[in-house]
Parts: sequence; C-alpha cells; structure tokens
Amino acid sequence: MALSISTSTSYFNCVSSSNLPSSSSSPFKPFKFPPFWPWQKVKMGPLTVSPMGFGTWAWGNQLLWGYKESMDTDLQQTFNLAVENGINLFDTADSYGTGRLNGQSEKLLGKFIREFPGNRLQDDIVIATKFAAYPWRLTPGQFVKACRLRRPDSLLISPQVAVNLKRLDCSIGLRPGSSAVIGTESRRFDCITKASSMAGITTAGKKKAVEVFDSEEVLAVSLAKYTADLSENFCKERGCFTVVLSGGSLIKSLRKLLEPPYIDSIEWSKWHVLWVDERVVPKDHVDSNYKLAYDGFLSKVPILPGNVYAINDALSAEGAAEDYETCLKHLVNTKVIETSSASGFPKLDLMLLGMGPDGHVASLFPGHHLCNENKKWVTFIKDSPKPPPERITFTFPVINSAAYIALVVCGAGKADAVQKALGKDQSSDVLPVQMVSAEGEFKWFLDKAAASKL
Ligand SMILES: O=C(O)[C@H](O)[C@@H](O)[C@H](O)[C@H](O)COP(=O)(O)O
Repeated sequence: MALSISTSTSYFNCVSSSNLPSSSSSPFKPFKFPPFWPWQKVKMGPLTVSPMGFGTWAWGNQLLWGYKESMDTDLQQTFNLAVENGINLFDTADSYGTGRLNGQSEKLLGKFIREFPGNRLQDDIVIATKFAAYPWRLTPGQFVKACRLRRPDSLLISPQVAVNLKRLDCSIGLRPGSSAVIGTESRRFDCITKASSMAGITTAGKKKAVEVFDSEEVLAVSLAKYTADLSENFCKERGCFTVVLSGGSLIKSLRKLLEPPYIDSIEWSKWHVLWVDERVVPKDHVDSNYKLAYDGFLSKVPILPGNVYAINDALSAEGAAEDYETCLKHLVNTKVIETSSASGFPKLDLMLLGMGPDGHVASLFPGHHLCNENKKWVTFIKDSPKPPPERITFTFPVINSAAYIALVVCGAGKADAVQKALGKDQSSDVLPVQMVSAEGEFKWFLDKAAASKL
C-alpha cells in the first residue's frame, strides 16, 4: 500500500497495492510527514479539525479501484497511520464505495474507527458525510432516514458528525471542512432542515440535550443557573452577552435570575436583550412581548435601557421587520453580535425559546411558508394562528445560528408536541420545533408534565 501526500491538494491519495507499479518505478514520492503537526488543528464552526482531511472515495469502490475485502487490513493500517499523524477529518458519502446509496466507504470508516488500536477516537474524529438527494430521495421521510443512518450511534460512531448538506443534488463531496450550509432551494432547505433535525443531527454536529425536571419551579432554578453561567462565560470572553427572549410563559421561568445569587452576581450592564418575535402592537399593549418582559423581568434588573432592543411599534408589520433587521445588522457591524462562520447569519449568544402546543417556535407556525425563509434575518406574519395576527419573527437561519438555545416547555398541554418532536415514531410532517438546531448547544428544558408522553 503506497501513500503519497500531494501537498498542493492537501489530502491523502491512497491506492491499493494491487494496481501500483513496482516500487522502483513508483510515481509516488516517499512518505513525508504532513506539513502540520497533530496539535495544529483548526476550528470549523464548533469543531476542531486537522487542516488536512482524508478523502475516502476509493474505499469499497470495486468498480474503479478494484476493492476487495482482503484489502481491509491495509486500509485499516492506512487509517491508523493517518490518525497517528494528526489527521482527524475524514470525508465520505453514502455513494462512496460501490453498492446502492449506502456505500461501503461509510461502513469501512466506522469499522476502522472502532478497531483503531490507539486510545478511543470517539471524541476526536470528525466525519464529513453527504447523501444524494434527487432523484433518489424526494420526501422528508426519505431525508430523515438518510440522516438517521448517519447518526453517531448508528452507522458511524463519531459523536461529532459534520453533515455536509450543501451539494444535495448529487453526492459529489465538498472538500472536507466546508461548513454545513443548508440546501440551495427553499424546498430542499425545507426537507433537509427538517430531516437533519428530526434525525437528531444538527448541521453543527452537536446532538440535542434534553433535561426533564420534576416541576416548573425546579426547572426555573436550573434555567437561572444555565443562563448565569453562560452570561459569565460570554462576558469574560466577549465583554458582552446577547440574550434573545420569547414571549409567553418563558418570562415567568426567568424569575430565579431576580433572586440572589444571580441578581447580584450577573454583569447586567453587559447584557443586550432582543426578541425572537414580537407582536405588532404598541409597546404598552397587553399583547406586547416587550411589555411582558419589562413588567416581569427587565424592570427588575439593571440592564442598560440602550441595550434593550424593542421593535419600532409605529411601523407596519413589514416595516417593523425591516427595521429590526437593520437594528440587528447595526449590532453585527458594531461587534455586539457575532457572525456565524458556518452560516454567515448573526450568531446570538443565548436564545431563550418557548414552544406552542402546536409545536411552533417564535412566530414560525406549522406548515407556514415562513418556516422555509432562508435569506431574511427577520420577517413578518399577518395571519398568525396564535393571536394577535400581526407579528415579526426571526427566521430559522438566525435561530439556528445561535451559540446556545434553551427551549423551555412546561405543562401537559405541550406533551403531544414534545412527543412528536422527541419521540421515536416520527412522522414525516415536521413541526417547526423540530427544525430548531444550534451551532453550539441546544437544550430542552422540560417539566414532567410536558414530557409525560415521552
Ligand atoms: O410571541 C409569542 O407568542 C411567543 O414568542 C411564542 O412563540 C411562545 O414562545 C409560544 O407560543 C409558547 O408560549 P407559552 O409558553 O406561553 O405557551
């Protein structure tokens, strides 16, 4: 088995000994150490990867590379050599290696990871895989199945699976390291966002965390600590902390932040507060999320008034959405809000979401075309099934670019939607809550009543 590293294309070429010319006339340069060292990893979104990836297109490919099972020992040694020399990024696909669209390459990669003689690789290996869409997969259910097959606990065993969703019209792989950018058409965006989140894989490769609390009271205590800890980290790391609020019962669940130790320990002056959605009503109207948050939370903490970004309630729904997007862009330009290197959308630090009994989040409702909006940062709705009808709302690309998302769901009235979102038997029509993912951590905070049907 000969290995050559072509530094110009910066990835391994691995060919089987059976079709190599004799070593004296070998066209391959003698093996050299890679131009980087194991510790020289690079950040890819929340993942840390070697600057050089390893392409596995040939693995299992009988047609073009004459693969035979007898080669597995050599391939395992090749894999081991790559890992021992600092490679931790492997590119594969469902069509790599012959066979129907469940190619041999992914299976071999999973096998080699399991059988690597060194210490456990599970926490370090990053696998970029992809799967063919048209004309093989047309329904969300087929996408869900394809994503499920690529969950860390099934075919491959890496807890970090960066699923390349970009080239879905065919599985020509992108070079490893390209970020997961959702598909190019709203329909495809719709299918893929739904499918990857339903399969428990977020494009950032982190799985969802779900915690069930005995009561809403206990949940509120945990939510306060979670929020305060993130506030401390971001204030230390960035000098500010951007928090996005929802309406509804979420505000009540933040009440423990108003008590010691947090009321005194949190650096409130570094907080910047926005809303994931807002009703298009005057700020003093009973339906206003601003009024709800002000009366129940903001008026009780020393957050600087200039750091609280309410909508312009003098504008129409469309005008208020455009105006709020302009406000977001200003906060990005002034570095208050970061930009996601994976998606290019604004990356809020903590998004505190609620969920309706129908599985809506923000003002993104089941079956509504706004769920597929993948260009705007903020949009508007005039026919909200939850009154009042006119609202503005963040879109999913902004929601899903958040560093952290806490989804707070309490009460038996939400149990059906929770079961649909988290239960095993998932049907193909996907709820908006199932389209939520985060670039960092996405955590469900459930009380027992909301989790009663899981
Ligand atoms: O403006 C809104 O209506 C909210 O942002 C909405 O998305 C809310 O979070 C859910 O409807 C859950 O509300 P409850 O927690 O009150 O059920």
